[in-house]
Amino acid sequence: MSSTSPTVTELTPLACLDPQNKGVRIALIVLNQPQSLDVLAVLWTKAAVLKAVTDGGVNRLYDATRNNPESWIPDLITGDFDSASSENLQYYKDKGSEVICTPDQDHTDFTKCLQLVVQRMQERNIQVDYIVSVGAFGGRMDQVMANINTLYEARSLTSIPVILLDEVSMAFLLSPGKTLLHVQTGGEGEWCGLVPVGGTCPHVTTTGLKWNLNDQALKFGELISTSNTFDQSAAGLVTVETNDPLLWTMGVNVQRS
Ligand SMILES: Cc1ncc(C[n+]2csc(CCOP(=O)(O)OP(=O)(O)O)c2C)c(N)n1
Ligand SMILES: O=c1ccn([C@@H]2O[C@H](COP(=O)(O)O)[C@@H](O)[C@H]2O)c(=O)[nH]1
Repeated sequence: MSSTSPTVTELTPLACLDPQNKGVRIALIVLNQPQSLDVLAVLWTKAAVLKAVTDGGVNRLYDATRNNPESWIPDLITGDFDSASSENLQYYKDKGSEVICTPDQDHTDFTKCLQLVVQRMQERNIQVDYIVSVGAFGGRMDQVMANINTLYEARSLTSIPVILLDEVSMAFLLSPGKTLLHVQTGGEGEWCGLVPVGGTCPHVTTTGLKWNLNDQALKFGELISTSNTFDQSAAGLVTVETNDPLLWTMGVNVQRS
């Protein structure tokens, strides 16, 4: 993340999926949903400097990489361990993964894993541009909502943007202020959306979209911006100004190298 001026945050949300990685560094968190080897391969081998897996994510990682699991050993495995198979946990432990039990039942395994990832980065002085969690959509609706809630919780844990990702979609939380998004890595799908999931966003202004907003309110039950798309004349640049945190989401097209 960099800033073009004190008030504009500049981000390339899908820089981490570019097979020609241009120096982007991420911390990766694998969640308990089926994993795409294409997505994992780009993130794991080209961008991830810290790799974490939470609970049943170990089964998903093992399944996705079963032809060559020894090349996919995470740095950190966390969770309350009601989903990870003991064989898979033992496999990664034997190969050197740090395994930490997080039994607290007031936060999800994802939130607790994120806390530990942030802690490890601070302890080891690891700098990353993004924290990317894969397997964040699909599966249980309560878990999808909890994953989005983790984005809100993350605001008090780290200033590093936290991205939810799968093979089809990505989402992250825009902070109050103005954000300049680069959406021309080649990995973006056609659709995008601005979803005021955490509460009404009374003042939203955008550029670079087909359906722009001009100091308008986004509110469930009234207006939310879904099935939006990019203005092709905007050179892959989108700006969003909001006074309140606002969920940005867009399609993903995995590029194979
Ligand atoms: C008000 C309230 N509702 C629900 C819960 C229950 N709860 C919230 S987070 C959490 C842990 C979830 O763990 P995770 O491994 O992420 O999900 P699981 O697959 O076990 O459902 C639990 C049990 C709670 N503590 N408080
Ligand atoms: O349907 C689902 C199930 C899980 N997740 C995410 O994975 C972690 C770990 O899940 P466990 O069930 O504890 O193995 C969970 O905290 C969620 O973030 C999901 O997104 N959808």
